Amino acid sequence: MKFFDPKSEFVLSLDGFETVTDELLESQATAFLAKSALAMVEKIEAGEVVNTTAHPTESEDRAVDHYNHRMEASPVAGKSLADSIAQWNTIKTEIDAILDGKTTTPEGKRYTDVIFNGLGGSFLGPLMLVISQYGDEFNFESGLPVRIHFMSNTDPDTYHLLFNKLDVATTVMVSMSKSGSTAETKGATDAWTALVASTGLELGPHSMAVTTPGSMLDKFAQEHKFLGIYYMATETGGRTSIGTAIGMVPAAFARIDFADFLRGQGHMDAMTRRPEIKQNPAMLLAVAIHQMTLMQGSKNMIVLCYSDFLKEFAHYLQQLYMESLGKNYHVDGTPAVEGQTVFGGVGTGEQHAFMQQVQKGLRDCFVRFVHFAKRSGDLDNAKAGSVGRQLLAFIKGTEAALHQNGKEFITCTYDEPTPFNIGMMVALEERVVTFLACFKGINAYDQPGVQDGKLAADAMNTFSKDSEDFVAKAGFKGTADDFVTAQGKAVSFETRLMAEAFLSDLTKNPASYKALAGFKASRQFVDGAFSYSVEK
Ligand SMILES: O=P(O)(O)OC[C@H]1O[C@](O)(CO)[C@@H](O)[C@@H]1O
Repeated sequence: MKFFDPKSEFVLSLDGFETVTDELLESQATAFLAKSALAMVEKIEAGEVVNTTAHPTESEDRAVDHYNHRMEASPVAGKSLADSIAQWNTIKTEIDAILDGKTTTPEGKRYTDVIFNGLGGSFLGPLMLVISQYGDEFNFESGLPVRIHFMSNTDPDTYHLLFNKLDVATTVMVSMSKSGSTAETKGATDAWTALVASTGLELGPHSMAVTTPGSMLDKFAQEHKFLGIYYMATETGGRTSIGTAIGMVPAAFARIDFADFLRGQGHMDAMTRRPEIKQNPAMLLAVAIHQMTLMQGSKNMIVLCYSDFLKEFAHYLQQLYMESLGKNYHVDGTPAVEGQTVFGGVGTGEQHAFMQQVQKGLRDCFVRFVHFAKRSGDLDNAKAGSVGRQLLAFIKGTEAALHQNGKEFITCTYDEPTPFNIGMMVALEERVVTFLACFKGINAYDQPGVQDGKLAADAMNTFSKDSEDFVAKAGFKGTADDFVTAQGKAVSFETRLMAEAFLSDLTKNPASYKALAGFKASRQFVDGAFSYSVEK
């Protein structure tokens, strides 16, 4: 079974996926699933409230607008391809002025470096997009006038390394956060703010923001007169925000044709609205995956991209699928245990990492191949005739071996890594996620599980600060449990975990605990447990 799009030369091949039969695709059950999934797309695109679950802790109760941003039609006022292109043109003009040296620092210097600071969808999409056009050596390959850096996570080693290398006087940090309050992103913004202040420069000319109007980041950016403040809508989910200012600002700095990317998304969306199942590539994919998991239980989706330009694509899909489909409630509030594990990377390398197990070991996965039909150049290779032909041999060899080993695979072939085709790739997977969520009866657009970790991290911060004050009074000697009890708290898994972390960290990183300057912390391992001493 194959699907072909003559306009883009995109090919979806399900030949390696034996659960997809004509009988399945023509069955009443599949017709029913497809109809309800397409009805869901209609509701989403009409701006109805679909991010909703009948469980108090799960529901965001909002519309979901990522498809609207690339639609020719405008069923939701102010949200259409034309609106997005208008925003893109504004962003591009302003950032071109930076790249061309027309907008300079207040001291008249040209900007040399930009840091994109964001997390999750505010990081993975931009990174994936930049690499899809230049490879991961983008600062070397692209010939752009400004060097590009990404900061995600909270890693003091990275902050330290990057901040020490850059010339603050010619660098701009773009903080990107829909909520404007994500702790990791805020932490990096705060560190940048302190660094800029330490040089005596103003923060505004060295900062930009992408966020929602009125967020904490927006207020901060307004107050400090950031060089650029660009907005996205509350209705756009983080993991589907690549089509908004979150993708536009990095694309403008990287001189990527973002309008072409949006048009590619829109082109795929048009195909994935088709009611005929065999003419709808996302429906084919979703039905295939759903049917296999129904028959054989859940399976990991391994995404093998045979292009270095797609180095971050599997990572991008990991958030898109796992944050959307990993749920423990159905939309109607009844319990569910759902998810779709995704991992992968660049095919040729992964062949030598995890493919042994995939080919010969546990039968817990199916494989997605993604590659490009056209090469931008080629080199001689004695074994295969050319390097490109060798790559093709690796793809087809792995597919053949999977078939011989009784493993299922699906292959997507895009013509070449143009922004249009990358837009199509992203839009296809977004639609598959919408369809799968609908088949499973879950809400693809909330992420309450991530909130659990965020709240627990806040609890650790409070514990750590209280503990610092406590130790500063008279030091401490004893085990983690003694430490918890000494502070008048009950010993539990969580308090013991936090006490161990605080005390161990204090022994390794005393400089991080300013109120404890002058104290010496040490620990001893006795009978399988640590005992700590913090004294002047
Ligand atoms: O853009 P924000 O609000 O900083 O959120 C970053 C990420 O955090 C999450 O809310 C939870 O991981 C993601 O959905 C999102 O992409």
